[in-house]
Amino acid sequence: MNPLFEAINFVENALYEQIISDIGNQQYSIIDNFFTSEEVHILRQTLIEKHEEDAFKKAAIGNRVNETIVKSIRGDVILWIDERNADAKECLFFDKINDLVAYLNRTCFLGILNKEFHYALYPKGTFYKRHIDTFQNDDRRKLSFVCYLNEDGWLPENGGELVLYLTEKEKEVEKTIYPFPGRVVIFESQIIEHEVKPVNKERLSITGWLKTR
Ligand SMILES: O=C(O)CCC(=O)C(=O)O
Ligand SMILES: [Fe+2]
Repeated sequence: MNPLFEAINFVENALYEQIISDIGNQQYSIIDNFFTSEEVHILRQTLIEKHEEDAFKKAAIGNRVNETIVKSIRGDVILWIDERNADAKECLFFDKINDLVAYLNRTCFLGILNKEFHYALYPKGTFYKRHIDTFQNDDRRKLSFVCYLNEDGWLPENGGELVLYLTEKEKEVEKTIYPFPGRVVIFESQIIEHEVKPVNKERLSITGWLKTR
């Protein structure tokens, strides 16, 4: 172990170190099995229950000050999660997120002081066109975080790939990521354009942002 880490009684976490080095090198990180299949199951059930309660509303483009619904751009329905009122199942989610955030703040000086998360459900036939996750009037989002809650055995032909548009040697390259259950994708909100390809089967996730304020 690095002697400096030892001196401040710090336990290095190999997974988090991988995430940090991925983001440093390529501006994104893909983590399979960040959530176990049991955790995915619990969170998926919670999402489905809330959806059935009709708590979701049509996802809006823009932030809460400036909301408009444009189905030609995105077709998912979302429900914001209030951490202060999180139930036991949602705490399972936030415990993992908060552990990661504490590590990032301790090791990377990212200054993540705030976060926001929502459930998202993409009905069959919907998509989210190419976009960037920061608003014109708000640049507090630093890292975007998506966690997929689909059922085991999700197939590539179900569609709904997340495509990141990256720049390599001054050329644009596409990185296609399948929304496999338990998989988490983290990327730089202010840099990486991305889109969700049309889904052929209902697609479930939690999406969020780690923010500076
Ligand atoms: O679900 C995904 O893979 C990405 C969603 C997204 O880009 C967003 O909600 O801003
Ligand atoms: Fe996005």
